[in-house]
Amino acid sequence: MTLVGRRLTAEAFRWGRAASGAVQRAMDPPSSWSLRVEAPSKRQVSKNGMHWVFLGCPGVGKGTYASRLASLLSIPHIAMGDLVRQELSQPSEASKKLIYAMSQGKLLPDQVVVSLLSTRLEKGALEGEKGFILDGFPRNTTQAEILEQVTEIDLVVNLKLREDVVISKCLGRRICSQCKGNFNVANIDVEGSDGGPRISMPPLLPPPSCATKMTIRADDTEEVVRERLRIYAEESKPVEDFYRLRGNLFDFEVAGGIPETWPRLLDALNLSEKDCTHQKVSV
Ligand SMILES: Nc1ncnc2c1ncn2[C@@H]1O[C@H](COP(=O)(O)OP(=O)(O)O)[C@@H](O)[C@H]1O
Repeated sequence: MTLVGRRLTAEAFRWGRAASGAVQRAMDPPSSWSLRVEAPSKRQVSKNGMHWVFLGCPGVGKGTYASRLASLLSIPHIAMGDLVRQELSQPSEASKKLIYAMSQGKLLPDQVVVSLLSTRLEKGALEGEKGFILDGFPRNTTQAEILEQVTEIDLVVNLKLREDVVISKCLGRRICSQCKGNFNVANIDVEGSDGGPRISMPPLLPPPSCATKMTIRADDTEEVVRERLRIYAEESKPVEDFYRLRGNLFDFEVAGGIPETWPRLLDALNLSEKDCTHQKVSV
């Protein structure tokens, strides 16, 4: 079935219906909503597993850190961009418009992404999956309201990085057409701004077996990256406030490459690679 022709699954339909009510409730927040951001260690994890969301602009490293954390915590990493690319990998007459929108850096319609995510979650539920780390969803407040109707989000990790560095990272991104591994040829080494420390991110080069199979995403050209950043600022930034208002937004500055950032992130989340258990992570 083509994407456009796809009937919304029952779940997605329920989400969509719930969303309209959520908009109303969002205008009238309950008094228990907290404006205070608590340390992650004080949080509760629902008995159905951890439900975490990664926010951050394109190229900030959501996929890299979300997938590492997911394997550390033995929970699925669900990347909305991957679901979309997979769905659109066999172009049809009906999906042409979506492929074009994506190549221009535009967001796809909420109905489309909700349907894809819903199908993915249903499949996971049937296979006994518990919890997730979501990356690339929600990207606007309507999507955040829909997600809120489906499950409680325990923690929202908001990755931040200077825009000039983000652009260099996006332009240096390479993907192996065979193993789908992500690499980066950008060699970033810039002075810190506002007296901050220097930012160094050495390239993440592919192994020889992938080196001849490197591809560049159609939306990683400078023009499209700038458009994606503009859309992020306009549509996705408000999602930060959505979660900040609910008290579960955790800001984290990415100021270096993976070798420095990964241990800092684990430390900030009270996680340890050695003895990582669900009990230890009381987020
Ligand atoms: N939640 C979403 N809502 C609408 N469109 C989305 C969503 N997630 C992904 N997409 C589409 O897929 C594209 C690629 O997403 P992704 O791989 O997450 O890229 P990035 O975070 O680097 O911009 C987006 O530019 C957009 O067209």
